[in-house]
Amino acid sequence: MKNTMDYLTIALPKGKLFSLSADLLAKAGYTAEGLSDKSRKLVIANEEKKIRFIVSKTADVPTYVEYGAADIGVIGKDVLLESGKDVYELLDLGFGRCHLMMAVPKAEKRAKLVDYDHTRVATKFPHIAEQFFNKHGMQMEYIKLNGSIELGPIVGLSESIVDIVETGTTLRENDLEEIAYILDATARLIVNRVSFKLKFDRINQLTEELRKILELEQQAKAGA
Ligand SMILES: Nc1ncnc2c1ncn2[C@@H]1O[C@H](COP(=O)(O)OP(=O)(O)OP(=O)(O)O)[C@@H](O)[C@H]1O
Ligand SMILES: O=P(O)(O)OC[C@H]1O[C@H](OP(=O)(O)OP(=O)(O)O)[C@H](O)[C@@H]1O
Repeated sequence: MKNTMDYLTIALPKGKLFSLSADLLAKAGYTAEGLSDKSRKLVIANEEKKIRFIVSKTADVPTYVEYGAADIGVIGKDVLLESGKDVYELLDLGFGRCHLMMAVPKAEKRAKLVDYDHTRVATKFPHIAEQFFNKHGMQMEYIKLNGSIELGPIVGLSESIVDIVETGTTLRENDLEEIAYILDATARLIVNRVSFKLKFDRINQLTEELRKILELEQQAKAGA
C-alpha cells in the first residue's frame, strides 16, 4: 500500500457537486487522468503531483474526511451540518447554492407554523429539521427519506417536508408551498483536523489558490 503521508487525498461527491468541484480544483492544477463520477475506478491518482481523488456518495464525504481516509473534501453545507462530523471548514466555494426550508401542500396550508406541531415531516435532514423545530418549541415525527422528498405529503406519508430548494420548480410542480426558511447552503472545502496540522503547507497552498481563483471569478462576474 502507498504511504498516504506522501499524497494529498481529496474526497469528491458524486452528483450535482462533482463537476463543479473537479473543474475548480483543475483550475488550480489539482486533477488526475480519468477523474470522473461515472468511472468505476473509485481512487484516481496523479502520481506526478502526489494527489489521490476518492469519488464517493455525497453523504459519505464528511465521514471519509473525519476519519482521515481523505485529507480534504468538498461537500454542501446542508450535508455537512446534517452529518455532525468533526472537521474544519476551510472555504466557502460559492457554488451549489440552495436553501433548506419547510414546505406543505398549498391546498391544506395551515395558518401558522405551530399549527404543524405533533405532525409528520418527511426529510433527508432529520437532525437539522429537529434543531429547527425544537427552536420553535415544536415536537415532530421525523420520517427519513433518501430522495423525492416532495412525494411525502402527496401520498399522505407526512403533513410537510424539510428539503432543499434551488429554483423552486419541484415545489411548484407538486403544488407545495414554502412556509418556513431554515438555512442557506453552498459547497464547502473541509479538512481532517490531523491532516491540517501534518500537511499544513500543501493544504494551505491549495486553499489560497482556490481562494484567489474564486475571487477572480467573482470580480469577472461583477464586471460583466
Ligand atoms: N437543486 C438542488 N437539489 C439538491 N441539491 C442541491 C441543489 N442545488 C444545490 N445543491 C447542493 O448539492 C448537494 C448535492 O446534491 P445531490 O443532489 O447531488 O446529492 P444527493 O442526491 O444527496 O447525493 P447522491 O446522488 O450521492 O445520493 C446538496 O447537498 C446541496 O448542497
Ligand atoms: O428547487 P429545485 O430546483 O426544483 O430543486 C430542488 C429539488 O432538487 C433536489 O432533489 P434532487 O434532484 O437532488 O433529487 P432527489 O429528490 O432524488 O434528492 C431537492 O431534493 C428537490 O427535490
